[in-house]
Amino acid sequence: MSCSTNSDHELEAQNQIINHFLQQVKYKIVVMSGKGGVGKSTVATNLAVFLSNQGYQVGLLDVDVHGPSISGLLGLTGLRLNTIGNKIQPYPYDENLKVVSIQGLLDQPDAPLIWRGPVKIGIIRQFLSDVNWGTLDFLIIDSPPGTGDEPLTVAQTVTGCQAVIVTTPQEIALADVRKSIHFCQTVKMPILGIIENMSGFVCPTCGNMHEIFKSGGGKKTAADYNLTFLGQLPIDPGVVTAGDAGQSIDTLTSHTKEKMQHIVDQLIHQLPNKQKGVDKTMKIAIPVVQGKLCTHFGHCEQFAILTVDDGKIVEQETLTPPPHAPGVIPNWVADQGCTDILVGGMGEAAQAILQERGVQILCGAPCDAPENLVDLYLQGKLVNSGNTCDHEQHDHHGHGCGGH
Ligand SMILES: Nc1ncnc2c1ncn2[C@@H]1O[C@H](COP(=O)(O)OP(=O)(O)OP(=O)(O)O)[C@@H](O)[C@H]1O
Repeated sequence: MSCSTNSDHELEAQNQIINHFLQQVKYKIVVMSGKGGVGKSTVATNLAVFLSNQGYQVGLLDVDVHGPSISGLLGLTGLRLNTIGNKIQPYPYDENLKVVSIQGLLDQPDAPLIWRGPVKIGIIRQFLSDVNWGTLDFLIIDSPPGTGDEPLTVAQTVTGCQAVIVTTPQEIALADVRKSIHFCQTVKMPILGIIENMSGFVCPTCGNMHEIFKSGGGKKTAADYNLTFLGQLPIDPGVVTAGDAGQSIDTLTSHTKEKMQHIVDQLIHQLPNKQKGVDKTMKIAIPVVQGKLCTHFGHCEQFAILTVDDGKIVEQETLTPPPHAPGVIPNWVADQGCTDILVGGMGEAAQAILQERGVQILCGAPCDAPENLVDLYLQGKLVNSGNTCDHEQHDHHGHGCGGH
C-alpha cells in the first residue's frame, strides 16, 4: 500500500487545479527546438499573434525561465504581472491574447536566474495552476531549446499537449531536431509538425534567393519521420527589426508575412474540431453498486456514465463492463469516450492506463449517488486524495461502502 504524505496531497490538489484548467483549453501546443537561436520564440510568439488575429482565444506562456524572450518580442519589456486574490493575472496583450512570462514576476528583469530543476518544475506548474487564464482555444507554450526539465515538465503535466518543432535547415540543427523527435516519442507527445526557419535569404536588392543555411532540411526530416511539414520562413532582416521593436511578423510587408500565415493555416488544418470555443462536453464514469459509488473499481459490475454539456448533466446511463482481467476495465472506460472517472480508490496500473488514454482520474470520491458526485465534481468540491489503494486494501481498512 502506498502511504500519501502531506506534500503528496498538495501535489494532487495542484494536479486537480491544473487538470481543471486544461479542460478549459482546446489545444495545447508546446513550441520546441533541438538547438538554441533557431527562432523558436519568434515562431511561438507569431503563432500566438496570428491565431489571435483570427479570433481565437490564445494564451502564450513563456516557460524558458533562463532566457525568456516573449516579453521583448511583444514589446512588453518591463511587464509586471499582477495578482488578484491568489491568482496571477496574465497580461492582456489584446482582447484575444493573454501573455505570461517569468519576466513579469522578476524584480530585476536582467538578473540571471540560477535555479535547479525542482524549482523550475514548480514555477511551470504554478503557471498552469495559479494563473487566471480563463477559457482558451489555444495555449501556446514557448519552451527552452533541448530536452531538459522544462519540456519534460510540460509533457508530463499538460495532458493532451502536442509539439511543434522549429529548426534551421543545416545538418547540425537537424541532428538536434531528431533528438527532439525522439524525446516526443519517448514521452508520448504527438508532434503536430516541423517548421523550417531561416530557410534561404531573399536579397532585398537583387530579389534572388541565397541559401545561406541551405534549405529543405526541415522538410526532409519531416518526410523521414512521416511528420507534417508546416512550412518555411526565410531569413528576413525585417523579422529582426520587428522583433527588436516588439512587433509581430504581421506588421511586415514582405513575403515572410504570407509564409507565416501559411504555417498557421497548415497548423489549423491539422487540428480536429476547429471551431472556436472550448468543447464543454464531458463524459464521466463512476463504478456503481445499488445506485451508489462502489469502491471495487476493477470488480465492479456496473458503471454509471453521465454526459455533461455546458456544466449540466444531460444524459445518464448504466453500462455493464466486460469481465475483470488486467487492463480490461480502464481500456473499456476509455473506449466509451469517457473524459473523466470518479472512484474511491484505484490501483496504479489502472491509473497509468487511464492517464495514457487522456481520462482525468479523481480518487477518493465518497459513496454517494453518481449525479450528486458529478455535481460536486463540477463545482470543484471533490478533493483528489491521490489514493492508489485497490479494493482489498479498502476492505482491510474498513473504507468500503457496503454492497459488496
Ligand atoms: N526568419 C528569421 N529571419 C531573420 N531573423 C530571425 C528569423 N527568425 C528569428 N530571427 C532572429 O533570430 C534571433 C533569435 O530568435 P529567437 O529568440 O526567436 O530564437 P530562439 O530559438 O527562441 O532562441 P533561444 O535559444 O534563445 O530560445 C532573434 O534576433 C530573431 O529576431
